[in-house]
Amino acid sequence: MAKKPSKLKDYISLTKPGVITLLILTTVASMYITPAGMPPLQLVFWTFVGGWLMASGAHAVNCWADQDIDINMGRTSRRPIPSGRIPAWHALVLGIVLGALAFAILAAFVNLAAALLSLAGYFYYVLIYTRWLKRTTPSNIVIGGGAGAFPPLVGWAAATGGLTWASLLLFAIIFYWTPPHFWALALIREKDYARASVPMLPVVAGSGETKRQIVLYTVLMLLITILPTPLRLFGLAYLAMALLLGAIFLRYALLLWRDGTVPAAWALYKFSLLYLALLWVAMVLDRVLFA
Ligand code: HEM
Ligand SMILES: CC(C)=CCC/C(C)=C/CC/C(C)=C/COP(=O)(O)OP(=O)(O)O
Repeated sequence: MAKKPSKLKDYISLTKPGVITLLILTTVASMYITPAGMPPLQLVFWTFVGGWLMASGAHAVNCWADQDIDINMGRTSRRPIPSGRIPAWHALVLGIVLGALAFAILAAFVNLAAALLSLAGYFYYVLIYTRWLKRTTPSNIVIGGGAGAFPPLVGWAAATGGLTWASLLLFAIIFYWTPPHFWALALIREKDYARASVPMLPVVAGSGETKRQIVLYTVLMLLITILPTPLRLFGLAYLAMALLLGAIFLRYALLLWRDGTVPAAWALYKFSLLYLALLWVAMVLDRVLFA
């Protein structure tokens, strides 16, 4: 029999720390590529803490709001709430407290713009994606994916006090990245979503259409990742990395479209995570080494 996780581990798992690691990487890395130059370490520290807590709070509320869905899916049924180890209202209270604490930290030690943008990401995820779109439309991921695109805006605003067209380009990259990232996993977990009556694209439109749309969004994402260089945000080193990473991403998407196997979907899902991390690393390297 599997060992029961400790209470602390259970509470931490409500906040989905794996996902937050990548959200925070895009937040902090975005602080290093603004016209303001190198951010002070103290500012990076507080943005990291505030951003981490805000995303933790959002995920905890998501675990409370999705308890009826999570209990019906194999992937999520062993989480602390569906398995009865933590009362659902604990997740709600934890999520609200963490969100409020994060807002206070960002407003006090970073700036109001970063605090408000982070709070907007929290509400976008909790209300627009989780409570509304996830349960009602197969476009849930496309529109709801906007939530996950807020972290670079938070980082940019933390470093500069506001937003520019360049920060919106960073938003757009994650916006177009999200559908291939998630639909690869949704293809593998299609039966789970059907059982829980969640209208994910593979359930509603079938796997063929989902694979076609994965390729479409991958191409759009690749095109958008090229734009920063002609728009003089980054140089040729970034462009070379963006093209290389984008070509690998597209190859995985095309292989999935052609073969349609579960291993092909896993490969795309896993590479999507590495891709986003490396793309933001490429942005920072381009700025720091080649500016
Ligand atoms: C609405 C948009 C998104 C949806 C619906 C989504 C959905 C998912 C799902 C269902 C998983 C599997 C989690 C699990 O097995 O417990 C996952 C994993 C992951 N996602 Fe996303 N995702 C989205 C956006 C993002 C964004 C914007 C990021 C980061 C920038 C991200 C980073 C990750 C990471 C790092 C994992 C692996 C987590 C782990 O293995 O611990 N996701 N995503
Ligand atoms: C600035 C800021 C705080 C932004 C918030 C961004 C945020 C929390 C994005 C999370 C995206 C995500 C992992 C969605 C999965 O939800 P799901 O309910 O489909 O996944 P599940 O089935 O694994 O629960």
